[in-house]
Amino acid sequence: MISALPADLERALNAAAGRQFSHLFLVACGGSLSIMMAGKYFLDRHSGTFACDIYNADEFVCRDPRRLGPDTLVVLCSQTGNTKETVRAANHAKDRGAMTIGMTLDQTSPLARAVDHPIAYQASYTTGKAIDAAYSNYGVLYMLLAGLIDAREDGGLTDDLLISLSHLQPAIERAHRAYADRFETFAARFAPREAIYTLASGASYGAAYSYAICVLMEMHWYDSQAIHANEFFHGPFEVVDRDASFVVLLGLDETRSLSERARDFLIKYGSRENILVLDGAELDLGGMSEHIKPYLVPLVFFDTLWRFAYKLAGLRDRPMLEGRRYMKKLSDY
Ligand SMILES: N[C@@H]1[C@@H](O)[C@H](O)[C@@H](COP(=O)(O)O)O[C@@H]1O
Repeated sequence: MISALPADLERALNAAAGRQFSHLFLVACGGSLSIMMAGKYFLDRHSGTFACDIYNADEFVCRDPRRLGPDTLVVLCSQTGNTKETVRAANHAKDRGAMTIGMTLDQTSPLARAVDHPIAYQASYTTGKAIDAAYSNYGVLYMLLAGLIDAREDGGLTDDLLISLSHLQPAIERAHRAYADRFETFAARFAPREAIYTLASGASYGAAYSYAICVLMEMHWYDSQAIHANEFFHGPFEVVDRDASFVVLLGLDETRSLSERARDFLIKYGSRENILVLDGAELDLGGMSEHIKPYLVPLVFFDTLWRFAYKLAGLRDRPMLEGRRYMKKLSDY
């Protein structure tokens, strides 16, 4: 059972407690940006004393929100700690007098050196090392946000979160087993397709965003997009026909009905065999607190979908991480 926050995170929280910040900015790029979307959902639901915005790192620098200043806190995330836009955003925030916290795997990286308070987390996607998902990017971000909220509102969020995170990794392992046959079947159907869309809402939208742009596009070169479950009805649903392929993430948060409506439309006007539905309600999340479950479901979705991506890769003869043409191959862009 996890009973305490990691020491580096605790130090950052103590430093934040000494600053009466009025606003929080969550800043990153790509997959690291996607976790901020879930973080904002968590904050929107629980924080009554400060609000937050999320920004792509370069947009943050160029837009330069007028509110950014000494009474703001900026949380950045970069897995490698090398993403130049994110490092630039950290420096920009510091120039404006904001307090900065940077989440990264590498505590010697440019991001770790640029921020006031670096915080470590674990990742298996890029390192291949097995981890406890409690200490993944999502897990550590939620710990940080719960700590920030509890420091002002004493909602007991951190205790509930830590108990729930203790049960996350076993829930992920169970989900892998539960989805194995479904993924086998859908991988064979989706592998030859040109386009796959991923649809979600609320706390799960970030997982859909990351899956669409960082996995299906970046690793597989599919035509792909994350579609918000209600925005779906404001344009994208015109692509639906019997051949259209969709991944639908049905979360457990307050926006679930939005995704259910889109799923029902897809099943009615598309073809059920091309709609891969992952439903938080079918997961065994034993041990987790009811009100924390909705925030942890996206981690289960993303972890299991990552395995689905490898199944597709096997059938499509794609090398996943090593198959990029531009990222980490070119530097002059
Ligand atoms: N597809 C990758 C993402 O997976 C990664 O998150 C992002 C930023 O990288 P980093 O997290 O190292 O800053 O770059 C790309 O978008």
